[in-house]
Amino acid sequence: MPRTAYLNPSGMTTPALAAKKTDRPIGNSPECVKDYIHHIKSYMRDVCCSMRGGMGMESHYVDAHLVQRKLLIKSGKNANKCLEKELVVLSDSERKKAKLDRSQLFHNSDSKPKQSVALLGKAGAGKTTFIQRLCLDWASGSLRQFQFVFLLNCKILDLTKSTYSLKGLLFDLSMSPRCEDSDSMFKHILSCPDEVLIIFDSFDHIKDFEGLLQSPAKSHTNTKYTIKQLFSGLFQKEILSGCTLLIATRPKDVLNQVLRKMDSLLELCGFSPEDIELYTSKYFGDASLQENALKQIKTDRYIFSLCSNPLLCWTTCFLLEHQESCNDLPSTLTDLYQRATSKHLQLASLENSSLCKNRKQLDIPQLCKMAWEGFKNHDTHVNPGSSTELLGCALKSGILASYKTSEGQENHFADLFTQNLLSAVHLVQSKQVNEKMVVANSVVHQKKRKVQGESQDVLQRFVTGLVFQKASDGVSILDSSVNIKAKRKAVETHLESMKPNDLVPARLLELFHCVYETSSAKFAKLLLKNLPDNLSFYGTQLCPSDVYVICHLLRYASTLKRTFSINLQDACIPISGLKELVGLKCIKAFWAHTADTIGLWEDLHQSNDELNLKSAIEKFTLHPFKATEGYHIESLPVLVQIHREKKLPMRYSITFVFHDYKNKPSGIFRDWNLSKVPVSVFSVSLLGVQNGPELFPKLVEVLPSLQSLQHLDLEKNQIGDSGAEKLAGVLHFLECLKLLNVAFNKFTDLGATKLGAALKNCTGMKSLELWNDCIPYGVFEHLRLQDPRIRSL
Ligand SMILES: Nc1ncnc2c1ncn2[C@@H]1O[C@H](COP(=O)(O)OP(=O)(O)OP(=O)(O)O)[C@@H](O)[C@H]1O
Repeated sequence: MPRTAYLNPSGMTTPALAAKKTDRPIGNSPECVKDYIHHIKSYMRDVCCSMRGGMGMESHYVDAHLVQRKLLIKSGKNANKCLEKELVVLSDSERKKAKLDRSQLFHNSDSKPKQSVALLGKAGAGKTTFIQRLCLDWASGSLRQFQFVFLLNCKILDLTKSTYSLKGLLFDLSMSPRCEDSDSMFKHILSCPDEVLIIFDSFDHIKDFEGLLQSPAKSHTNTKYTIKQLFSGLFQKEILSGCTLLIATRPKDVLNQVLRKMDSLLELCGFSPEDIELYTSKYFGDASLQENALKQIKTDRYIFSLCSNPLLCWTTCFLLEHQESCNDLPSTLTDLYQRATSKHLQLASLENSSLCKNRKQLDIPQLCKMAWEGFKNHDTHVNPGSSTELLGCALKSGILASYKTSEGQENHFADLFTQNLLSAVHLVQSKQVNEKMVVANSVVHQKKRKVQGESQDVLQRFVTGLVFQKASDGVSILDSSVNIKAKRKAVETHLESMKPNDLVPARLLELFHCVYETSSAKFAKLLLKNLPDNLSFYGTQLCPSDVYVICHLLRYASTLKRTFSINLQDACIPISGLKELVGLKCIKAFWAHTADTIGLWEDLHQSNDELNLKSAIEKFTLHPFKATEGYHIESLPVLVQIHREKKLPMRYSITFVFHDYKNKPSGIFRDWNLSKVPVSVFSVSLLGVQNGPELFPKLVEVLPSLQSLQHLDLEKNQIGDSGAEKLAGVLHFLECLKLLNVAFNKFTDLGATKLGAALKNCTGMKSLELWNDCIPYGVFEHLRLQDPRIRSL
């Protein structure tokens, strides 16, 4: 495989391509327009035809899938906080159904036009590659709805200056070849805005998002604006109204105000297990190498889980290609990246000894310092004043990538993982960095604000991994002559003082990762000792390597004789991951998306895994059942149906562990094959000032099947008269209902009277709390006199 240091997505250049960016005469005739389009296309075909490492797009690209995501409409003080929490949670099967491929990117499945599309994905998920592929599609004749495609790389845009016009943005800052008669071409573009696609790649590099949508550019003449104003003008249709915008970005909370207004949110899924195999076989052309590599990757479950991230898959293949075949695969992320980075540097120095002296003589600490300076400023850019020799070697190795900008050449760290590894090396071995600083950037911090999100998580893992690395661990990127004992001790003390009990789910996950990176049984046991009995990963999207790491560490539970319950609600966990976690002996109860739970049972049933099926049924719990989203309610009848029809699992009746109202455990059904036991939901709370109106009708439909329901809490759900009437119509089904609390809703005396009347048929009911401001006091008193079970509060 050819190793090419110069990469070319979104403006990365090879010298040959830079030379091609020539002036061409152009007039305003259709012929000239055609000519220019032809020119852009041929340029794009050249620029976008290869991926990092010199691999051909046509030959090595794996068709990555997208998942269409939707937002819950929320308002209120938390509305801006976290996009992940605002996205409608999809079960594994829903994710499969919501899959789209590239050709459907701008497809309108509903009537809403998709004029603004966001492509979301973590670092290395393949956003830039996907966009390159898209541009190649366009250049090769697809995406015919667009006459023009302009690709902008936010990494290299100068966001501080306010000297740009729309024309300048499209013709000078995008990666399109220069157009000599850009005035005429721009005029043409203004006449057909709906045939223009503008792509902003690496959108998260626009660091300062404050007021992004304020003061949009309003004129497409030569008025000068900042890039942010131009984006805002395009987005808010003040300029070039009708054009289509595509932004590719890592999810970032600060971006939510923009993302929330996009017509379409698409998530790049990364590699499926089949994609990993396909990619590996494409990477290793030779059949025997292919077979060997695949075998190694597939048998190492940690590495296989990492490979669901395309960048990490590429890194793994690169390492396998170059390391001695007898060597084991790396066992941590730190190990993977230090081996890969060392190898890149070593190969570059071998390839070009005049440019790069041998690795030992290269000023690696300087490179690490540059990485750290960049990290601190949320920047991938490398200081142009650095030594040419060092830059040359780092470029040659692929650690840095070169981009052509309007003002010359710029060098950037090629990816987040490499930059963060080098930053971590700087922190760990530089004498200028004290222990406090290392601790601040290692292991999770209880309260500290996470400014850099994903990037900070990766840095923490690397710092922790490097600090605890044993000298005998094989390849080390650290300089063995530097004594890091004091730093290690400081991180150790911090790790020992951690209180996992107090951590929110996302931070708990990070702690698991940091402990994993230490490769130390001592820290693993310490973590397990201090974990709360009820683990919650609620609302944290768990990728395959997250699941692997959690499972790996939970295995230490048996030596400590600990058991846990685990909340996997809204964790978007694939069935395979659910199976692994639920299968652990130390997990005694779990709560996950009901559709996925049923998917898991089906999977176990189909593979005749009766033992695990039995235990997966026993472990399933609804604890306590608080419905905040539609699917919480929608899933209930399915469970009821399974229970009634004994469809799945065939021989067992479902046994749920429910907890009663106000979280007090109300006993566990352990009665197998008791077909007469009704599905035992004891308590339902519909929590939702926002979602109540949407969820309530769904709940009313389900209620008749919840015959064991004892408490129903529908306070503050904006239930009006028609809602109260519907509820009154189903109350007689709920023979066990003791307490209905419908206070603070919106029904008037009409609804209250209907509910009061329905109470006559509910002999088991002890209390109906129905007071609200819309019921005249006289009517309320009258109802209360008629039936003393009616109470104000
Ligand atoms: N669909 C794919 N097929 C083959 N290889 C891929 C694919 N997607 C990504 N890769 C590999 O993964 C590497 C990283 O992908 P890419 O740079 O596109 O990620 P990204 O999401 O843009 O990351 P970042 O957020 O850090 O910019 C690519 O250089 C390529 O080697």
